[in-house]
Amino acid sequence: MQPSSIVNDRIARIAAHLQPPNDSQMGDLRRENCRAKGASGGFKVAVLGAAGGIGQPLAMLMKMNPLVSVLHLYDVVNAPGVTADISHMDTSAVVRGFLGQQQLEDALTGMDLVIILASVLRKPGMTRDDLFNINAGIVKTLCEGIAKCCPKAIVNVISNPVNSTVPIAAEVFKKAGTYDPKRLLGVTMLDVVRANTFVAEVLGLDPREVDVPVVGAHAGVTILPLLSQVKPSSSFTPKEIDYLTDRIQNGGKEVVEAYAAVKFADACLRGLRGDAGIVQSAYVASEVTELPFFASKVRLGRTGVDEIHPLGPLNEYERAGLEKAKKELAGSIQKGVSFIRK
Ligand SMILES: NC(=O)c1ccc[n+]([C@@H]2O[C@H](COP(=O)([O-])OP(=O)(O)OC[C@H]3O[C@@H](n4cnc5c(N)ncnc54)[C@H](O)[C@@H]3O)[C@@H](O)[C@H]2O)c1
Ligand SMILES: O=C(O)C[C@H](O)C(=O)O
Repeated sequence: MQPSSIVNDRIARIAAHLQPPNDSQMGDLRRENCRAKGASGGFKVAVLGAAGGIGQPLAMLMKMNPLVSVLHLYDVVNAPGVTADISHMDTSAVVRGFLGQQQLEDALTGMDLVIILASVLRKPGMTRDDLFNINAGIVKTLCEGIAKCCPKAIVNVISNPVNSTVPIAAEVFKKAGTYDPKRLLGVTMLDVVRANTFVAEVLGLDPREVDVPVVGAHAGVTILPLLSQVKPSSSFTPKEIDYLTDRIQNGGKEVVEAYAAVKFADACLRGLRGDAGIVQSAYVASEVTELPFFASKVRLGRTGVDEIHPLGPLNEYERAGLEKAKKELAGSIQKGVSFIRK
């Protein structure tokens, strides 16, 4: 064999290896999935948008999570390569890749937790809302698939603008007759992670010892840190409050990261397992304000959100921030709802 044909042969074999499973292999896959679940008692997780900047590290960290027995990686590009990479990790979760919309239903069937990251990304100078026109349609299509293939799954919505994509998801599920508000969660954990880090810097503490409640939603003024409720109990100068509020609200302009998405997914899985006292912030259908969706601390359980915590006492600065947040958020929610009801 000529060296070039050896190389071509090898490439062909690698390409074949990277091919997503065909229909008969899917039968084997389902049996394999059942064995995997039975063996470890773990959960089946799908990551939609798995080849992106957040998707790849998230996929790697989910593959390392012992609560995950099956990991489905779906994207419209590069899913086979990312899947091959992740699947060589010597941890127990079975990893499968799914490429393009024709494989969406296979990616979703039987999932316990679906993480939606699929998106175009904002460029410098854009707001999260500038992504609406494209991402609204992407999230709609993915949620239609979820309603059909895994209507009982817990859904983590990360694709921006979260303030609108969660109402979009809710409307899609309502239309399909599968809506369960306990199972639909917008991921705002990154705001809490940032708040803990920045407040710890100011206080000179370890961020792991700091708890900053952040309520509202996930964009600009709708991200409302409640510095009066920081634990351990602390006081801040007006200058520190302005600095911290601004930095927490605009952290997404500095860097976008996967850690918070992983931390939140892990909390959802521990809730599904039945662990007690799993409390994290999320943007959910809520009655803590007059708006239909709002982020605050929630207790996670076997069926998703078991309890929504109230906001607690706010000082004057925070009450003013809440009014601003509600005004902007009302418009973002309506925009999402109208996109589906139009
Ligand atoms: N809620 C949060 O805290 C938070 C944090 C980080 C990122 N985000 C958001 O998450 C999203 C993903 O961020 P990223 O940095 O990974 O972006 P990215 O552009 O790097 O990746 C997005 C991925 O989605 C894929 N994609 C596009 N259309 C798709 C479709 N129809 N179906 C499946 N996949 C599709 C792309 O191919 C790409 O691989 C963005 O909307 C970002 O704003 C939110
Ligand atoms: O800000 C972004 O565009 C992504 C994400 O929502 C973030 O907060 O980092």
